[in-house]
Amino acid sequence: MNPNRSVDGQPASAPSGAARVVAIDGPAGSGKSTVARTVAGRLGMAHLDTGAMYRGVAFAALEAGIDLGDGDALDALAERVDMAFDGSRLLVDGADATEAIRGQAVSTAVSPVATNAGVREVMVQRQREWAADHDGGVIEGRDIGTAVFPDAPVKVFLTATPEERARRRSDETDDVDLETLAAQIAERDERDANRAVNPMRPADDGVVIDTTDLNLDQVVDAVIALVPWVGEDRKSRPPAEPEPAADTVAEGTAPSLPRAFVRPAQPVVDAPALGIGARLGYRAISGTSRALAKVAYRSEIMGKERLPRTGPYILAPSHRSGLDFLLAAMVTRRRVRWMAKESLWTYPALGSFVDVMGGFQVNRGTADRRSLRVAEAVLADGQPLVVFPEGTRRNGAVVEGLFDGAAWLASRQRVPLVPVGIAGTEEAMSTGTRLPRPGKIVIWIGEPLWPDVPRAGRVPRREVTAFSDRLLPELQDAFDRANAHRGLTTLG
Ligand SMILES: Nc1ncnc2c1ncn2[C@@H]1O[C@H](COP(=O)(O)OP(=O)(O)O)[C@@H](O)[C@H]1O
Ligand SMILES: Nc1ccn([C@@H]2O[C@H](COP(=O)(O)OP(=O)(O)O)[C@@H](O)[C@H]2O)c(=O)n1
Repeated sequence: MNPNRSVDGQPASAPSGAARVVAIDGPAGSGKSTVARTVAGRLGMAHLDTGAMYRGVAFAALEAGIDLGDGDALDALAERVDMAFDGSRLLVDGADATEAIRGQAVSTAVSPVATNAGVREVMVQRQREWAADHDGGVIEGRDIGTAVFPDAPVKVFLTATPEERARRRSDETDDVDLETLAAQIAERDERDANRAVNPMRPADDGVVIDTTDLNLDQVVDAVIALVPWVGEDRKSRPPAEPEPAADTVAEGTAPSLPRAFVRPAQPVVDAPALGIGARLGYRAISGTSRALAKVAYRSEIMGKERLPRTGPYILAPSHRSGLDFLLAAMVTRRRVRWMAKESLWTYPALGSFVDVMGGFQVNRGTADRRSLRVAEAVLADGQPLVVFPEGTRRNGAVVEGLFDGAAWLASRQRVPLVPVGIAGTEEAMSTGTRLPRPGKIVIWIGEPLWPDVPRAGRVPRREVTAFSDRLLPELQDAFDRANAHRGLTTLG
């Protein structure tokens, strides 16, 4: 359903329509309009493109020959201009501006117009009034979840790489070449993200969806899975378009593929930076250790196909030896990061090595709060992370007494835990041994386990414990299989 009402009007009072707002923000070309339109259609809700409103003001300013640097003139224009949506067409002071607002002139003028505080104030008022009139709606823009409707129950921030966004835009037009489009988009992103009033950023309690490698249906399904009243709505009013498959709408259950691309936007500290040594040396060292492990330990890695190909995840290996760090890193060619105890840095050479391998410091024993925040940042940044759930090196064939750190991190960041059994390292180099002995090493990668938590919001403590309980038998299984395979191949 599309709005067919004027967005002009008297200053709005409290944003009473917020109860049913689906806020979709993000940079140009991330898919906001296409996704918002489709979600609105599927949910039988109204859709508001607030970018079109700012474009409408820019259009009116160009028509009136207003100097874009004249803030007072723009404020006054925003107050008096009449904008109305007629289906998908935008009327500005009665004239059809639908095509013109997508043209080059308006695209260049819109962001200086939108940085103007007075213009924004008027637009925000009209957007709130529109939502009150429509009992909510799917509203897209740059500041909907952060400034216009900070209480919206659904806040999504769509992203995609700048290259992909420019490519999408260039597929839509023959008038401008890819480089020019990429430069224009980069300039708009920069201005939108850095302006003083309501800059573009994900809401702290929202969800970020990276649409780079997703198709429209996957993004739409991921958004609809976040809408709390979907079940209710489907009982009471039929959707405007054919019913989506049942698994795409149940709350908290999402189709498996998009999960890797959806992450909570809760604030985390910056991911620990990688030093120059790590950036240059990691490949060389991991390549060498891979080759050495093959020759000296006839190492075998089983189940690589089960590893997620993209996105963040936690490798949760068994831990029987100091060699396990290197071996865990070998399961993927992607750079992994890992939590390393502080004491490793007391030996400068070892400390440098750990740096190069992507290690970052944590306090010994159960991971402390700050370390967990840093680890969260690594995952939020999309990097795979190694966390040994047994906490410290253990002996023997039994996996027991898991710490909750790995499950907590996976639940908070909504990423999978991958159980990894590493067999043979205790024999090769157990605690107290200085030099490794040759032998056979087998690494078994188990099925990734997803946390059973809602897509956004708090993670109940009991869910974390339950997740650790779920990991334990799977890690034991991976370790058993690795040990069994090692036994078989050693005998054979
Ligand atoms: N995964 C996707 N999600 C949404 N749109 C996509 C996706 N992949 C490609 N597109 C295309 O990208 C283009 C730009 O999307 P649009 O909705 O205009 O973005 P925005 O409103 O964020 O600028 C559209 O042509 C759309 O069909
Ligand atoms: N809520 C909003 C929506 C758009 N805008 C501005 O309006 C411009 C046009 O928005 P849009 O969504 O139509 O255009 P694209 O940049 O996605 O092509 C953006 O570049 C922003 O500068 C804004 O500041 N706040």
